[in-house]
Amino acid sequence: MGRNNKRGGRRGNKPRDDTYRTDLVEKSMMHNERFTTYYQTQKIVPEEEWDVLLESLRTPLPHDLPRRRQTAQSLNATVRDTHVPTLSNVVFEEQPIPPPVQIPWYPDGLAWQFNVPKKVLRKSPEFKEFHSFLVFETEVGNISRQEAVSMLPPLFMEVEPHHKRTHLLIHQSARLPSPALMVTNLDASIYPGIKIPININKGGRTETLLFDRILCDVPCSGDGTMRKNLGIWKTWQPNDGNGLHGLQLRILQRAMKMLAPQGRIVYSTCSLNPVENEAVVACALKSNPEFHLVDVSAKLPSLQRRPGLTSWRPTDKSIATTYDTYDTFMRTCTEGDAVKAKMTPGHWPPADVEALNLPRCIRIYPHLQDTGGFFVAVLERTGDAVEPAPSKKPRLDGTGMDATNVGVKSEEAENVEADKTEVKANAEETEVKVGALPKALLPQAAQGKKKKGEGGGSFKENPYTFLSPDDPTIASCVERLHLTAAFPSSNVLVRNPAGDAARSLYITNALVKAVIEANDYNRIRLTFAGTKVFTKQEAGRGVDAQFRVLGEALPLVLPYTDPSTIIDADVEVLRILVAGAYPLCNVFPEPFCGLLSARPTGSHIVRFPQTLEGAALSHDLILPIWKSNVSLTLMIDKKAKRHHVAGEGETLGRIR
Ligand SMILES: C[S@@+](CC[C@H](N)C(=O)[O-])C[C@H]1O[C@@H](n2cnc3c(N)ncnc32)[C@H](O)[C@@H]1O
Repeated sequence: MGRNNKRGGRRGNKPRDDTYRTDLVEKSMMHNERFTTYYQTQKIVPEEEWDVLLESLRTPLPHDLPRRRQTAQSLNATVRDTHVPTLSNVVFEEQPIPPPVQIPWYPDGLAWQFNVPKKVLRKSPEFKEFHSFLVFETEVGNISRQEAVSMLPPLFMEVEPHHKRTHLLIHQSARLPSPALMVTNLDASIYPGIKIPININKGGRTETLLFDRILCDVPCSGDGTMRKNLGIWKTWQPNDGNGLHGLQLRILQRAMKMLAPQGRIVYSTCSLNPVENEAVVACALKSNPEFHLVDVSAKLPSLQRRPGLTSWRPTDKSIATTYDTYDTFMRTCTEGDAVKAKMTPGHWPPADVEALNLPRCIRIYPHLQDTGGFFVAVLERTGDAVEPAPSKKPRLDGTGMDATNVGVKSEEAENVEADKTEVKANAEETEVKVGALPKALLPQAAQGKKKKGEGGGSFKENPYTFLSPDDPTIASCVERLHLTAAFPSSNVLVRNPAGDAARSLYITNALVKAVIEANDYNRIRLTFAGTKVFTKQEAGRGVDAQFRVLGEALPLVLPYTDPSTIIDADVEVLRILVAGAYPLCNVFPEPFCGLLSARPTGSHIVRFPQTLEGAALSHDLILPIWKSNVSLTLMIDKKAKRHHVAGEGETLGRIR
């Protein structure tokens, strides 16, 4: 939208359609005197750069697409070799439209950016096709649309294969299934100690779970997102950030307490305000002197950045004056006003600010690489860095099913600490604006009720019940799906009040199982754990209801599947399967038809080799099927089937 529109606007042309007109109206509203005065005073950029920064903030943000998973390379090749050439010479309403470009600092060139008006996406045939490709690949989980700078925090986490993958949220877990996933819904500033048996395979005495990596992507005023959140232009005022400083600090301090030795914290905001950024980091470092800021200047060398600030001057709502110290501020107002303004000494740079290495923080400004504004700080414990990881680290076998040990801390010490933090935080919380935090997440003091040691509130989730490994339902899944003896049957759980294997079976790794068994799931507000692998298929007449493996869980189940039980098929079989909902068993060509008739009714797995003639497959295609008495069904969702037929999907390949 931005560049084309800007060009049109400069030439004084009458806007051609509503899209353009809306942009122009919005631009005239992108002004806030308080914002300008405040940030010019903070000197976040040299004076001569200010106008460029401001102009960039007024320009709509490009679309950004990070890619993921194993298909990333082949998808990337498709964008680079097919779509970019097609989109390279597009002219729409006499204006050249630039093709997508790779984000220079994103590893392996796996993230792309493009900047076109919605109207072009809808009406230009070339972009329309590209758009449809993006929509489909997003739906099936191969790409995500995200603001470029929001991709930064995970890149600075340096997550290793043995770390827990807790950054995934529930809705993404369906797209990226992981048995190592746990989602808790808690106030991060008072995150409770999570108990973990010292020997997770045996149970017994517990200690407190410590985390290898913690991302504190904290609630913030969000003024770095003004390019897309236009409402902030109207409402911005310095107390937005002032009021969040306390909560941000408590979240970071709690993370410091929960970090394992050799661990790493990434603190990030999408705010430009030093009160929410450097001031929070400075306070946290001062209260936890065993931590330091990590120099990450060599990481992502193509990312243009500016160092963290070492001086800033907070102000209150009045904006007219900024104050060089807390004491100066206090002299100008009554104590009541100061409390109302939510100012503390920690809002100002500490006297020994130079000792904290704040320039190691990263400031991202919109005009540097056409992104949103962002802030990142990487923190570790001093002395941790060179220590090799203890041999206790969990072993992973590629499926994420096995995690044998984790960092721990004396249970008693940690619980006392967590309790203290909780009481203190609850006392303060009533004075703190908690941004977008849902009410159910508010500390209970703020909700007007306090039930110590329990999740309480509106938390209503079904329990997590692990089935006995010799449960008849699991035994039947193992038998019917031809799973090997190595399948971790003892890690299978169900989610219903009776604890019955009624509908869906989930699987976790050993660590997640140990956590669930050692903690009250209500207290830790456990919202989701593991990943769904099997679901009950109500079969037709004469066939017993049985469990089938879910398509998205196949990568987890395949390592435990007897390879000789996977049925090989050809392109004609694929064509029939995607064309009809319930093709009859006898319409399939040989040898598939014969192989199929030798199989019992129920869940099976079929493989279309990458070398399949008549299809463009980027890898072997392995899919779940369901055989009933008379017909066969491909167990993938309708959209995937439709795109497969239309030849738009990259994931499944295309039938020529
Ligand atoms: C910057 S966003 C994080 C976005 C997230 N990284 C993602 O990719 O979806 C901050 C989030 O913190 C949540 N939040 C606000 N107060 C919180 C608190 N006290 N504890 C935990 N989360 C909180 C907000 O609801 C918001 O979703």
